[in-house]
Amino acid sequence: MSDESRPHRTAAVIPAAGRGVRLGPGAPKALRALGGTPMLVHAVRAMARSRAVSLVVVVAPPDGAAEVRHLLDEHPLPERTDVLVVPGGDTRQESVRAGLDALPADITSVLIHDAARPLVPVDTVDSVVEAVRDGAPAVVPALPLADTVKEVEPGRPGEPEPVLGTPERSRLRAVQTPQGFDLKTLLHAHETIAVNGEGATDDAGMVERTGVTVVVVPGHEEAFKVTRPLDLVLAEAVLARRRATDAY
Ligand SMILES: Nc1ccn([C@@H]2O[C@H](COP(=O)(O)OP(=O)(O)OP(=O)(O)O)[C@@H](O)[C@H]2O)c(=O)n1
Ligand SMILES: C[C@](O)(CO)[C@H](O)COP(=O)(O)O
Repeated sequence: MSDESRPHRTAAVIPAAGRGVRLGPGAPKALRALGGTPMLVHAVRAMARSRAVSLVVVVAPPDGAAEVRHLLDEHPLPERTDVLVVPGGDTRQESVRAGLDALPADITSVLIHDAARPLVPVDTVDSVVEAVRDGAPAVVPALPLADTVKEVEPGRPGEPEPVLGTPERSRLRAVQTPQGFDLKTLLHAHETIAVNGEGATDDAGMVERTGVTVVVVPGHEEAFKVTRPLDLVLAEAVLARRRATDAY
């Protein structure tokens, strides 16, 4: 069968192996409660809500795969969704690679979604999948910025930093997940782009470096990443509002 005539099958990989240092002391971030349910469970459900996603690969903390498997077994998903759990690595890039390596051979496209973005609406997920299935090799949801951005010469913490310039804000976007890819395109990027130190924090950025054009579709303000303590306060408020207004 030629690549064009292969039926589409989309999987979601959820890197969830981070520690959540910026959120403060406690359990690994993906396992912390949001509305009484681990953040990771919300993220898995957010992917499973899309009828296009038939497989979710969760990348657990390196020594936490059994605990995560147990947790997910306690929180059932739609019958059409299979869930695999694999151990992750020291960087997000390594964790994503571990998830990609676990995908079966019939997967044609993949979503990479941060466990730390538990509240992404299904319409955002579906618009990323649709753009990939329409032929875009790499798709990111993103939003215009609310703040003006300055480029600075980084100094020592606490010291004033000289401003180098002010990028034209109308051309800037804040990128979210899930990011969607033709699977071969993303695998090629992970195989060819070496990133030192902390590794790449953004898969689309790796694909850009292979010369492939990445396109943006509209993101959603509720797809924000839970990074710092205030984000968790906001996530609790969004979830409480959803639970009060619909059958969430
Ligand atoms: N070694 C790592 C590091 C990060 N991630 C995942 O990548 C996503 C985005 O990362 P981020 O929100 O920055 O999470 P942390 O790395 O946990 O945060 P921090 O930098 O504050 O420790 C998260 O779902 C996180 O679990 C991962 O799977 N493996
Ligand atoms: C992929 C990402 O969520 C897009 O905004 C982001 O790049 C993750 O970066 P982090 O440094 O791991 O927060």
